[in-house]
Amino acid sequence: MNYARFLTAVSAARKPSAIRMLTELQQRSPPSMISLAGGAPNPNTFPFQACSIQVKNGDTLTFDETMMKRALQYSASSGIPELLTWMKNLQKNLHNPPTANYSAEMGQMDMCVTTGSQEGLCKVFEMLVNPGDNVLLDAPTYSGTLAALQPLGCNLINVPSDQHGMIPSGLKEVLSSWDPADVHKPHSTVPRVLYTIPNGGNPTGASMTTQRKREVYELAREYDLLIIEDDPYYFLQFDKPWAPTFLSMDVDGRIIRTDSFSKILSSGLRIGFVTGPKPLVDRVVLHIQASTMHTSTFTQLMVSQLLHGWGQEGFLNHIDGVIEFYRTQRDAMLSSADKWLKDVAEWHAPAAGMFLWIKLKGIADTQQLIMEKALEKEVLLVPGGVFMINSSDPCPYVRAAFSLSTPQQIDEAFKRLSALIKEAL
Ligand SMILES: Cc1ncc(COP(=O)(O)O)c(CNc2cc3ccccc3n(O)c2=O)c1O
Repeated sequence: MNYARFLTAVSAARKPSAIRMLTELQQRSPPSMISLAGGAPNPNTFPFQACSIQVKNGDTLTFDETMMKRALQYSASSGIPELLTWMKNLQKNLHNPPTANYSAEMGQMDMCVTTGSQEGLCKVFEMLVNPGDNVLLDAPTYSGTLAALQPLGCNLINVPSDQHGMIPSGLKEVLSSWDPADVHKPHSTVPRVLYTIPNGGNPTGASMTTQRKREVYELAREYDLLIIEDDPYYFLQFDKPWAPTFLSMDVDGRIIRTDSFSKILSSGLRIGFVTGPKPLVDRVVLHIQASTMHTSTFTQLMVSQLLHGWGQEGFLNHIDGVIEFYRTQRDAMLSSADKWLKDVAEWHAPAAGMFLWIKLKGIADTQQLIMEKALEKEVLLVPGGVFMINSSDPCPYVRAAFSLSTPQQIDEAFKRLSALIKEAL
């Protein structure tokens, strides 16, 4: 793969920070090294002594004085080694990426820690997307992605999708506007980037079938596209076996995957990961060096201690408990939807994630209904327009999350929504 063709001028211009390189050199050096280099503060001046964190399974995570000093100090921009190593082993175990054994220039699988997958997405978009670029995605899509992409001045092209995700024939139709032979010509307008949420899509709850992924991947090969696989709901797939990921089929090194611990360990700790070809992950790390420097060392160490205590088996056992919680929540929402909404709305049962995408019958656009009438009735949902490429386009959908409310609250909310819709009709 020629990765240079995908980089914006800004990303291509990024150079390693000399000071950050020294910090990382120092951290790899033996204790006999005396460094007068780093402008790091002396941890003996920090007011924090130690801490211990109770884990629900009875374990305790302990930061003694030495560990606390490390936790409160600067660390490597790509992420602390022990967390990165743990995640790389998990990715290899779950996805067996063909790129795991490639050379760096061939696109060897690499990773970095980001402050939530939101930071990863934002930095990946800023690495790849120039003003005027044609970018492919299946709308409706995550509003945070639109917020990161649209200010870049790109042209978002919608690829048709349904409850089973992006439709390959729709992608082929969109791409037929260009000749694959033009892909590598200077000033080519052929899209270079395709973004999708393959499991438990936000807002639609849609999950891509394996066959569709294979067909989309083959089209990406034909037109030399990078695929951004934004997959924070991968671990919230209710049924096994979990769907093979784009990363697992990436023979070319054209997948950039963002993972998140938000839906399974904590959203407030802000831990995400970018997995992709080393030449591209390196660019994201250079951007981290110049922006946040790194994700909180304390947070990374806390999560790393938890994961090393659990091991992959313990981690996946925890995930099984999370899945059962959201399955119960989903089933409660589907039951209440059947009870209150079946005459006035339609929906598909999600196989993953935490969202139900509800089409209100006879209502062209839900914006006003939700933002005014629903608030009066004291029920809050998200009007579908916020997930569309053009948010002013009328949208008859609303997004309902089944993550936080109790089944009883969900039932009452849908009872209120039902009354609201009937009044509006
Ligand atoms: C597809 C997709 N990709 C990336 C992210 C970012 O997750 P991160 O790893 O935590 O950074 C998300 C998070 N989605 C949401 C977040 C959120 C936060 C506060 C309040 C509301 C929120 N609503 O509604 C959301 O959908 C997502 O759905």
